[in-house]
Parts: sequence; structure tokens; C-alpha cells
Amino acid sequence: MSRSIYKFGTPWSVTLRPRRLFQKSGASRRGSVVGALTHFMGKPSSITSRNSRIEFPFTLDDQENLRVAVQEQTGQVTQLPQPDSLENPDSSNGSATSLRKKGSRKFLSFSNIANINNNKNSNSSTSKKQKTLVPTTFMITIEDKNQILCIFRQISDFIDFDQQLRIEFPKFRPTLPSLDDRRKSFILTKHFFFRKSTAEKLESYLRKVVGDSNLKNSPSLREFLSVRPEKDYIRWKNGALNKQTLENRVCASSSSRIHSKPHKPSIDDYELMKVLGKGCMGKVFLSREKSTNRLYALKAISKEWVIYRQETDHTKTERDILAAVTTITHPFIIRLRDSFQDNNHLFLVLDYYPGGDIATQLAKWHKFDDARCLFYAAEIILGIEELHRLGIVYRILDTNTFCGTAEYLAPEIIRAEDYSYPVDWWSLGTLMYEMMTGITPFWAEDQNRMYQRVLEDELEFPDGMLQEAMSLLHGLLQRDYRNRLGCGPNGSMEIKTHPYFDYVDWDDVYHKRICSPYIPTIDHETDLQNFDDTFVRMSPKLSMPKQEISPSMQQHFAGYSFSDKRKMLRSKSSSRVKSNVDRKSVSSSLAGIQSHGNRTSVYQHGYDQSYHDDYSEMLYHHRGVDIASDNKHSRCGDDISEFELDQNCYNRYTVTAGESNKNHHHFQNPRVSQYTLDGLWH
Ligand SMILES: Nc1ncnc2c1ncn2[C@@H]1O[C@H](COP(=O)(O)OP(=O)(O)OP(=O)(O)O)[C@@H](O)[C@H]1O
Repeated sequence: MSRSIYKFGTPWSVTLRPRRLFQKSGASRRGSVVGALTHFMGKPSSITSRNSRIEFPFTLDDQENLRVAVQEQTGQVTQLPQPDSLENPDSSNGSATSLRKKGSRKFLSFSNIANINNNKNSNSSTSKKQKTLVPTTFMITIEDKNQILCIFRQISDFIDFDQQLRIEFPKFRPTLPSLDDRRKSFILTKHFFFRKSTAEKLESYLRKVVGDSNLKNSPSLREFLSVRPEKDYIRWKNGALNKQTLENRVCASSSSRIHSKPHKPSIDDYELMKVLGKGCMGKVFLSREKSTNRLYALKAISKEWVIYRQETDHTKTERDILAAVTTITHPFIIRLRDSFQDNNHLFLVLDYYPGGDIATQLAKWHKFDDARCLFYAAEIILGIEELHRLGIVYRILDTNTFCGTAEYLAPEIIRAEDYSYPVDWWSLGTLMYEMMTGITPFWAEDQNRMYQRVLEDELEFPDGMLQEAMSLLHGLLQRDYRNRLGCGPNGSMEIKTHPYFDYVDWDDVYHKRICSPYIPTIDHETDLQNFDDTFVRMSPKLSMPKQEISPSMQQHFAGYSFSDKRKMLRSKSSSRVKSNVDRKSVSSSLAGIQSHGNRTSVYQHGYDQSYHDDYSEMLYHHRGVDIASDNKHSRCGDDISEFELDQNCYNRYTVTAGESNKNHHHFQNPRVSQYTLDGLWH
């Protein structure tokens, strides 16, 4: 069996975790691109009828909140029908029969197997045609504000459905596209060209069907999307319901709505399964929400540690920013689902992205190929753009302490000058350089020497780099931010229109219509092969403080709670209302940056862009200070407490990351820098 069970037809994407790339005071010890298999890609504790089909439970009236995604999976192994069996329906197994029934070249060309294509083109290669075939299964996810439906269909089902629709609507219907299952490529010829994958074609076909006012109530559609026994499932967003409830609900009128009681979230709602990683302020656990069986990344921050590190402002800011960006939907910005606290910890519940992080990927590959660099860079740029548009800006709160990644700091920060949005374009340049070459541009073992290099050294490139890439990096790594690419009157458009991105359709990037050049292997829902073993081997438990947190100290953490779900229940149109508020916040923050001119004109993606696909996201972290490797050498696999671990790390000065010893990361920068959201926190 193939190791890679999950293959996506929809593009593999990158989501920015906002604070990582932007150097707020949290240390970025372990930068991360967390590749995307979405948390509900595996089967959550959903409700599935084992006995009979359950009617498709959506009214399809609320088109605005409707999301449709089709992702490719591999199915069970079956035999490809032999040529004569195409004529003789009785000579093959079940799947082949279904192939035969469709009996069309078109269908054969749908299959995701190269030898199927041979079948079409060559009469002399019949033996090849008899090879084992893995028929492609597609996971269709339909989501509205209340529920998520996950069903599994094969091409033959689509064809059946399409034929039914033809009968039902002879005159008007979207056409099932011609499918050849060649994925949208990200191939380097000059640069790149794109082609739609089968899943993407099916997705757009299905979107048209469910969005069509005539078709949406069609019995064929409802039959096609009905919840079938075994694999398919449906989950309500406001908590799991039992099967009986589901069936009642399905039978009930479409206008009925189920309201769950307000529930105060607590750590008892989650099962801590594994440790995924560790940052400056906390440990991140793979966690399962008990009520829904859904996986999340749960970040636990020790209050004792926060107090010890005097990082209360930082932790509040992190929470504020995450909460603020949750009010918008952007494909490359992570979503905070909940934040809450108990006596000892602060908790952030984030969407889980199981594909690993960029530090781990870079440690494995040393550097990325051109297509991969371009792909990540394009998505990161859209993420940065959005954060800037939201007015998320960088501020120094204190110069006494700093836990962050020194390598990405822009010269103006090192020089302790005023700084703002342009620092992110410098960080982007540094990260891109690192992805392309395997090392940051001004790396030095000694931190002060590195700062000196950032301020003084000439930018040099290894042989063999693309001309356009060098030109872009040259633009981004301009010491004077006024000359930096992205910092002129056209803002980020200067970067997006750079020749390096000549072949990038930014709309495709935004809508995840581009298949990632690299898809991490994920064998099952809780497969952690893309995470660092050092963490994964730790026992997943919370560390307890050495002494109680005093009530006066507890007050520092007041107001930490947040829930995306509750907000969704409270207000149907909260995001639109909030959008206006954010616009103001953005423009006010932008107004302060005289040198940037009118940035608002350059943003392509307005707030009305409500489509948000979190089915196939890749969470992006930039590469940061990596304690993982350090701990491998020092206390490999130990179940040391967060506090001890942190103490251990902070007592060390240099941490080595990656396979090669080229990448050394430093912390204990004497500055504190802080991302803040204008108007929310100072
Ligand atoms: N949502 C997530 N899904 C999957 N893994 C995650 C997620 N969030 C964090 N991780 C993993 O946990 C690690 C630590 O994350 P965390 O946010 O604590 O640290 P960080 O991003 O390095 O930031 P900081 O040091 O500023 O706290 C990440 O490097 C990543 O491997």
C-alpha cells in the first residue's frame, strides 16, 4: 500500500500563523510549515447511519456560507478491466463492472493511473493495461454554518449523477468536465504553469450544481449527496449529536435549528494525545475535542513561565491577534477556535495542520526547489498582505528581554529605529533566501556578528540561483526600508508584480487552485511523522507550577477567554460587521505610516472575499530558533516539564537546527519586540 493515503485534488496551501513570521516577542524556536491534512480529513466522531442512507441535510439556501471542496484520496485496490471485459460485463469484479457499465473512454481517462492513459493510446500494450488499479476516491466536503458533511465518491458516481441530471434537466445543467486527472502542475519551465486537477474540476462542477437555484433541490443531487453507510459522515458544528437526533433533524423541517447550551470551555474538554512542538511560551499538543472527536492543536502556556519571563503582554497580544484574525476568513491565516484558562495555564485551541513545519522540512531537505520556494512565498505574501491590511503592526514594548528569532530581524530593528510593516518584507526576503539556499543570508555563529553582518555585509548568492530570484531577494533585503521592495507607494503589489512571480496567478493562489509541489506524507489522521520526534516522544501532559499563582498575578490573565464557535452562534453576520471595524482600524494604522502612501489601493482581496477553504491548508511558520535539535542532543526524549525545558533552553545560547550545522539560531536578543493590533492593544 502506498504510504501516502491522502492526496488532495484541491491545492495544497500555506497558512500563515501570524505571529511567527512577524517577529513578535515570542521566540520562534521552531519555525514551521505545518502541512495540511485538515483535522476533519480523518473521520471525526461523526454521525453516520449504518443502516440506511440519510438524506442530504442541507437546504442550500444559505449560499453565502456554503463551502464545497473535493479532495482526492486513494481507494481500495481493484483490477483494471481487461479490454474484452469492457465488452463483457460479467467477466470482472464489482469495481470493474462499474467501470464497464460506464464503458466510456471518457471514464477510463478519468482514472488516476498512467496505464489507463496508455490504454487509450496504445493497442499493443494490453498487458500493461491489466496492472492493478487504484480507483480514485474523492472526498466531498460540504459545509455551512451549522454542519459539515463528508462523503466519499468515485468518478463512476459522478458519471451516474451527471447522467441522472441530464435526464432530470435535459436543457440546463453544468457540464461534467472532461477529466484526465492530471494534477495542476507546478513545473518549472521558465517558471511555472498551472493546470487543474481532477478534484478541482469536480469541485468547480459541484459548486456550480449546488449553487444553481434550479438544481439544488433536485432529487438526483440529494441522492448523490446523501450520507451513505460506512464511510460518509455528518457533523454538527455545535457539538456531536446522536444518531437519533440526526435522524430527527433530517426529518424535521429545514428551517429548524439546534442551539447548544453555552458551554464554558475547559481543558477537560480535550484529550491531550501527543506533543507536537514547543515555542517560546508554550507546548503545543495534538488534542482531540471529546465532544466532537475533532483534532486540534492545543497550545498550553504555563502561567508560571509567563510570569517568570515577564511575558504577560506578549501572551495577551498573541491571543488578541489570533482572536482578531479569526473574525476574518483568509486562506493563509490560522484560525483560533477557543482560548481559555485554568489556574496554571492559558490555552489556545487552533486548527491542527498535520504536515510538519518548515524548520523540520528544511532540516530534512536542507533547502527547497524553486517551485516549492515560489509556492510558499506566494502564499506567505498573501498572508502578510492581509495582516498588514488588518493593521497588525510590530511594536517594541520593552528592550530588556526578547525571545525571538534573531536571524529574521530587519536592520531598522537592530538599529533600534522606528519600524513598521516593512520589517515583514525583510523577514520574507530572509526566509526566502533560506528556503532557496539552506541558510539565512547573514548567518553567523555569534549573534552580535550576525547583527553586524545584517547591517554591513553585502548580499551574496550561491551559484545557480534564478536571476529573477536574486533580483527579488535583492529588492526585499534592502537595508533602507524606503528602498525595499513592497515599501513603495504600490505596497505589496511591487512584490507581486516582480518578474519572479511572472507566472503566478494570484487569484489562483488565493483560492488554492494550485497544487503544492510538495505534499507531506500523512498515513492516517494522527500520523505525526512530519513532526519532530523529540517532541512527539514526550508524554503529553501539562506541567504543574512549583508554586501556586497568586490571585494578584492571576489578574494579569483576566479576559483571556475567546470562542470562535460562540461568536458564530451569536451573530450571523458578525464577520461583515467586524469587517467594517477592521477597515477603519487598518486605515487608521496605515495613516500613521507616511512613507507608505495609500496602501489600501493595492490590496486585491477585499472583505467581501468570504470564501475560506480550510480543507487543505498548510500552516506556515517561518523558520525560527529551534530548540528541537538542541534538545535532541541534550535531553533527548526526556519528559521534562515545560518549565525545565524552557529554563534549559534559555540557559543555552546557541541552538543548532537542521541536518547541517550551517543553521544556527540564537535567542536572548536584548530587545523585546511585539506585534500588536492597532486599537486593541498597546
Ligand atoms: N496549529 C498547529 N498545528 C500543528 N502544529 C502546530 C500548530 N501550532 C503549533 N504547532 C507546532 O508546535 C510548534 C510550537 O508552536 P508555538 O506556536 O508554540 O511556537 P512558535 O510558533 O515557535 O512560536 P513562539 O515561540 O512565538 O511561541 C510549532 O513549531 C509546530 O511544530
